[in-house]
Amino acid sequence: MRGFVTLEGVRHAYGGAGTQLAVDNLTLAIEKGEFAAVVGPSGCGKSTLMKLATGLQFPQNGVVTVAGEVVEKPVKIAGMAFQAPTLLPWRTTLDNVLLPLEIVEPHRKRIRRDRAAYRERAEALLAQVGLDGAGDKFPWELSGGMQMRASLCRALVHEPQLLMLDEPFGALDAFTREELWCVIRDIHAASGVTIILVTHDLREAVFLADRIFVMSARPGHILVEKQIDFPRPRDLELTYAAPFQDMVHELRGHIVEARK
Ligand SMILES: Nc1ncnc2c1ncn2[C@@H]1O[C@H](COP(=O)(O)OP(=O)(O)OP(=O)(O)O)[C@@H](O)[C@H]1O
Repeated sequence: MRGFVTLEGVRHAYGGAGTQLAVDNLTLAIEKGEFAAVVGPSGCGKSTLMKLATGLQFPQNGVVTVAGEVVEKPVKIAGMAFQAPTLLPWRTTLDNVLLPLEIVEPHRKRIRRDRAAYRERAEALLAQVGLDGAGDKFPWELSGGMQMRASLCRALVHEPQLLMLDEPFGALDAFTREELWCVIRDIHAASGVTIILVTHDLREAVFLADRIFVMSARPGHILVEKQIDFPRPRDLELTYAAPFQDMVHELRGHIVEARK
């Protein structure tokens, strides 16, 4: 199977063989540079897909590959951001962004010597997401939206080839969420990073993704795959256009079916 991220015939149960399956016969392939979104009913295995693709869980059956290699340990070329920004309260925003570099090789070896260059990179990322000058602030001095921006910088600081976003904007108000859609859109356009986004928000999926995968109810597998051909760069105005709303409506229908 070809693709930058592939799952082929994947079966997984958290309790091991003989326990209830989380995903079964889960098969999909995501191309390099693609922006993929995964939607589906609650508990269908979306987060499990993310854990399998990043080597935080391993399948009982089937194969997962990233960048042509079978996933057998945590995937170093991936960055991740979740619904809770989970910034460390005793570190400044900048030091939170630098954290992965203190853990992930080859940066870990270099960070002491090259700290100034790494700081510069982190500051450039903060500026890119609209947080210039906020590096010295502590997380509790930032709004929820600002914390999520910082968490995105932390996911990107080691220049991952794959960015995994699991409900990253779920806890934010509608306006902040839409601002962050634009931040992610611009990061994707500028860096060409491959992105997999898990979301409950179908407008978010249609606005951001090149392709949307709809999962079945548990045990999850892919029911429908939709190519989203709205031209880029996409503007928020698009979300009010009839073809956009038709697509959201169609996806909603698939999820209603999947829940049955
Ligand atoms: N650590 C775990 N131990 C046991 N079961 C788990 C564990 N994590 C998830 N599950 C179960 O596996 C199934 C899939 O979970 P997963 O979190 O992947 O679903 P999801 O689609 O991301 O859910 P949601 O949309 O509610 O966030 C769920 O039914 C869940 O209860």
